[in-house]
Amino acid sequence: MSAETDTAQTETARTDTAQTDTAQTETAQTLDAVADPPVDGSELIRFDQVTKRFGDNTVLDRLDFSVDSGKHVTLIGPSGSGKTTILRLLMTLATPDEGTIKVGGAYLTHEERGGKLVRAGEKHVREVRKNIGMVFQQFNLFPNMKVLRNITEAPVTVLGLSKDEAEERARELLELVGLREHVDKYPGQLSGGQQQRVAIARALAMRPRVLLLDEVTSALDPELVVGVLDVLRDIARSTDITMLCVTHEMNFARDISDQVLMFDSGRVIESGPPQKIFSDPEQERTREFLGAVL
Ligand SMILES: Nc1ncnc2c1ncn2[C@@H]1O[C@H](COP(=O)(O)OP(=O)(O)OP(=O)(O)O)[C@@H](O)[C@H]1O
Repeated sequence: MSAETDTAQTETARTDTAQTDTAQTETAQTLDAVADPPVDGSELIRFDQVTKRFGDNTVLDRLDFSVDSGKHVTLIGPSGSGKTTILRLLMTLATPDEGTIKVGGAYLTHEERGGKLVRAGEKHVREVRKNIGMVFQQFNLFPNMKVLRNITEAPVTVLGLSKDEAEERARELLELVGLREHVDKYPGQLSGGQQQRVAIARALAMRPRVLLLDEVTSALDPELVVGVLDVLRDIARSTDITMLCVTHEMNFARDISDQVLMFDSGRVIESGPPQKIFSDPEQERTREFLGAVL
């Protein structure tokens, strides 16, 4: 666990990633400029018979699910049902005990060598993971770096962008998240909501094909939640980026999701469009869960 936690912190700091009501068209343009265009409708993420255990706790149990390119998918389910674990597996902050995960058609956990599927090496993992950005509950910004550098660091060191290119992209993204005037501040000089918007910009600066959002407003004071959710709503509405989202904000989930997956006991027990899941779920377990949170 500690190894995973350590990796998590380093990776979080390195790879985190996307805004306010500055014009929507600007959002679309900026993201067109920073994200690879998705191949419409193609499968971007696939979990195939994925099992994850922590000791004798089987958190994910032969889990199958997929997410198509450009879709916004929200994971819901009781506490401990494995939602965050799924995002952590995608970030390779944890590895599955069994099963395979594919991103953009390439195995994340494995690679093919000599016609055989073997555990992926670090270089392969790094390449596949470039497709993925994640925003965490705790913003995980580098406290000793100014906002601009927080955003440019990974594009320069991981993607090999020049400092000028990275800064141009960072400024566009800061405009997108409504923080242009805070470029020279340190994270500690910003509110939690502003820090989280920097973290969103930082994730997008890596041009991910998929943005993972893990309860990104849970650590915020209530009055700061709206600004962050508005930024994300705008990104969801006006761009083609794929989103996989864990949230307790059910109205937000209803607004942005194409599909909602309900988890229980390590499996998807029900899935469908938000209108169906939130108003007329088929499973008793889903009804109970929604009854408690809505
Ligand atoms: N590194 C770890 N070591 C041991 N157990 C872990 C670890 N990470 C997660 N777990 C356990 O795995 C289970 C699933 O955790 P996870 O955080 O994925 O659930 P969740 O559905 O996201 O819950 P919540 O809604 O409360 O955030 C929990 O029982 C948790 O205690």
